[in-house]
Amino acid sequence: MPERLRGLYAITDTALQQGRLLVSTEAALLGGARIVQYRDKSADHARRHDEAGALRQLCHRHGALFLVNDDVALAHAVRADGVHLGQGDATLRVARAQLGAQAVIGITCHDSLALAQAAADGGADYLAFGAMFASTSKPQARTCPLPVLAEARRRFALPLVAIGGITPDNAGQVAAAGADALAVIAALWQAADIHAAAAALARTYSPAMSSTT
Ligand SMILES: Cc1ncc(COP(=O)(O)OP(=O)(O)O)c(N)n1
Ligand SMILES: Cc1ncsc1CCOP(=O)(O)O
Ligand SMILES: [Mg+2]
Repeated sequence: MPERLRGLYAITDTALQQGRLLVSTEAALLGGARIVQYRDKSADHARRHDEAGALRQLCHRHGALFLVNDDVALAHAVRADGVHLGQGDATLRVARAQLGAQAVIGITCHDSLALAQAAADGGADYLAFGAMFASTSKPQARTCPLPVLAEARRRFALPLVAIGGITPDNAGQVAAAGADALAVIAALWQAADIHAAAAALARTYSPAMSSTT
């Protein structure tokens, strides 16, 4: 399993991180986040381009992977490490053609092993399952039972990312079911101490050394 797709996967939230996108993301990186996804649904292309470019630089300074949600063209424009695509976004084939063989392309599989098989067959670099628990960031998301994640672990050699309602309290059971990475929004950006929250989540994978100061 590639080490670069393991551990805490922080997903940005423009509203929750308002005005502090870089500072709060850096706190998560210092706490141990290894992957960052820029997720911004606005139509402000200039701001999105500037923020994504700045986050790429920040992530690379911290040795973390930088991915863009939804937008293949933006990922290409800012030379992101890759893109995360849902079932309603651009296809894996189109993204691969635009971003190249080295790009990391993750695919949302919800709670479906059939979607996961299709993504694996299509050359996805990781498979994302969730929502594992109720999510305030995406309340309408369908729940993925832990046994589905565990079955995916048995079937697929690809990295598995779990998302949705993940907190330091439930992270252990998600990792035990087979997740290689934990994708988190609210439990990071709503925490009183983002660095501490990131360290607590990252500790799920490396209990001995999860954070730098
Ligand atoms: C790591 C990860 N997993 C799942 C998602 C959800 O993607 P999608 O289904 O396209 O929904 P939106 O995030 O675009 O609302 C994700 N972003 N990241
Ligand atoms: C984008 C997305 N897809 C399924 S749940 C979710 C939101 C995850 O955010 P949180 O960690 O706050 O539940
Ligand atoms: Mg999407």
